Amino acid sequence: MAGRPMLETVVRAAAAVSDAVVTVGPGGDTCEEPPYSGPVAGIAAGLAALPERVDLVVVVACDLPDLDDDTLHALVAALGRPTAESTGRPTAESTGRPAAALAVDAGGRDQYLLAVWHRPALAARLDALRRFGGLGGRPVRALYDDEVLTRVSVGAPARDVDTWAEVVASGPIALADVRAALRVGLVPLPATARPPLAAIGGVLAAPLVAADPMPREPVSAMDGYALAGPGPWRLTGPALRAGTSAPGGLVAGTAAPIATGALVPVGSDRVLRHELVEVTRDGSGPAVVTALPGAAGQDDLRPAGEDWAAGRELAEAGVTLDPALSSAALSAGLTSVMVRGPVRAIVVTTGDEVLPADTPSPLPPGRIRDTVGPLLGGVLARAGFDCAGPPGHCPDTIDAMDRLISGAAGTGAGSAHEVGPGQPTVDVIVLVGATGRGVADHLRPALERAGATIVLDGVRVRPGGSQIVAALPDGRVLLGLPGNPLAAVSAAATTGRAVVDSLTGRERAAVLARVTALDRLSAPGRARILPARPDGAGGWALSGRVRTAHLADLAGAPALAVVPEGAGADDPVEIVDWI
Ligand SMILES: Nc1nc2c(c(=O)[nH]1)N[C@H]1C(S)=C(S)[C@@H](COP(=O)(O)OP(=O)(O)OC[C@H]3O[C@@H](n4cnc5c(N)ncnc54)[C@H](O)[C@@H]3O)O[C@H]1N2
Ligand code: MOO
Repeated sequence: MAGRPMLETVVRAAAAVSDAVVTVGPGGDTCEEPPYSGPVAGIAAGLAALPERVDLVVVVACDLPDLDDDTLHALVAALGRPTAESTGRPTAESTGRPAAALAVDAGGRDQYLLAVWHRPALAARLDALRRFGGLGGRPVRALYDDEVLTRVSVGAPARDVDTWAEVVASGPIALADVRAALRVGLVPLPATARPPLAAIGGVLAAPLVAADPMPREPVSAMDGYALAGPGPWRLTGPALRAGTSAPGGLVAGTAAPIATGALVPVGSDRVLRHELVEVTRDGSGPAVVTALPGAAGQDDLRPAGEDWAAGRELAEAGVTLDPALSSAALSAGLTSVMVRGPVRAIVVTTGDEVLPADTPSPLPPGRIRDTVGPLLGGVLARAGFDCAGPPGHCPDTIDAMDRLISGAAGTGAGSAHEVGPGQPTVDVIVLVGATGRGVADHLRPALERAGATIVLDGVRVRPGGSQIVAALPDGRVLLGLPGNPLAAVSAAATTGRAVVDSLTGRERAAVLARVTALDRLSAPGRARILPARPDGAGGWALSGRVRTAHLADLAGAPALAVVPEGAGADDPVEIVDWI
């Protein structure tokens, strides 16, 4: 959340009130014993890991996306105040001094995993629980029963989220969380075995392992002479050509002309290109091949397996099968590879005002040409999609949207600028527009009627904030791009890539760059996507002001820069090619 993992938010807030912060759990600074044995065991492990000098212990869950320093300061301050505010039930052991300050959320509920404890009280409480039933599997509430507490209403910062569905339903998510939301909400495409050339654009579902060594047999790397034993060599025939099998053997002291790619004959232990030898003919005797001085240490024989042995892993799962890797798979003797994808997509525009791009002037009042649909195929291809056909169009009617979402309208499109029936099925429908909540926006209700699962509904980014991703009941995915052309391109290039990654398991390294004075371009509370142009000095120049209703501000900018929300001057930005 807020552009960073929730744990980071919580750790930042904790670090603002103490220099001793311990994260607990598998992968944390310490871990409950045994792992996953519950929050009370986790708190005990965290307490044991804290330095002795610590006398106030902040207990905080990792799933509080809105937690801030002020909330923790308020809890600490409340614990230091006299007992007048204490609302817990005094017990025989208690002296009336509160053991802990406990946060109360906006709904008036105790938030047991947001509290500040006096260390001795917490240690004593854990000891008591340890003696009576143990810590494992205990509800965290057990810590607080019978303690004198100071309750502090902290409101929104106590909100916790347990599932991505809760995160998504609670409002626009941070751009940095889009990948996680998609990973959780989208089911990867099935892996299929395909011939290497037909699989280009797919993502390896299993490592690519060579069936054959490269080269498969010893061959010549150059046009020249196959040689046997030490020279000079008596020239014998016939010439060895590529593509012929089982050449006869060469005996020591002889040479045979050989072409690039031809099998090296048995008995030959070296090949020299013709530039490195001299061929002399002495009267009527056989020609003699002599190595020139430059041939010392040279050998143009490619032994079998010189480049790789059979069984060598040429690429890991998650790598995109690009044309080069497809070719390498063929070199390695593979007749099929296991891939997910390519992810087939179709673009469908919406909006009754939108006419085909080639509509002649004059346009009727209020109508505009489609200035983005026909371009999105290229943007989506850059993002990793295989885009089928020209864009279709879905009229602004409830019925048309229902038919599109249910699959009744097909998902392909013809030049008629309408989604036609009987079109090939696709994996993803990329819809342009209708993501808002206006009078003509029928997408959300249609998704609801169809029983689609909303995977992402709004992202804290500008442009493109209203984007939607939904998993349709028939297995297709809907990627809803905001209608403003620049917003549509931005979301297609960024979220589009993330959709391909989630559906295919694609692993990609982000291209990161540093940009001068980034803090002047960043905004609090939401990420920005800005046109980026090469600055001629190896860096990128970003345009800070963009209008979203057209693509004019993107002209000459081959990339988009993703500026994280509240980015500092030196934070890296991700550079995404959009074209
Ligand atoms: N009350 C609010 N209204 C709007 C908000 C908001 O936050 N609150 N956000 C605005 C932004 S930003 C965008 S982006 C849009 C997203 O809404 P939709 O996805 O429903 O987009 P539409 O309303 O369908 O279209 C928006 C705009 O883009 C033009 N458009 C649509 N398709 C095309 C196309 N293929 N070629 C050219 N232009 C297109 C359309 O005519 C509209 O002018 O919502 C805002 N409203
Ligand atoms: O999605 Mo709109 O900007 O963000 O034009």
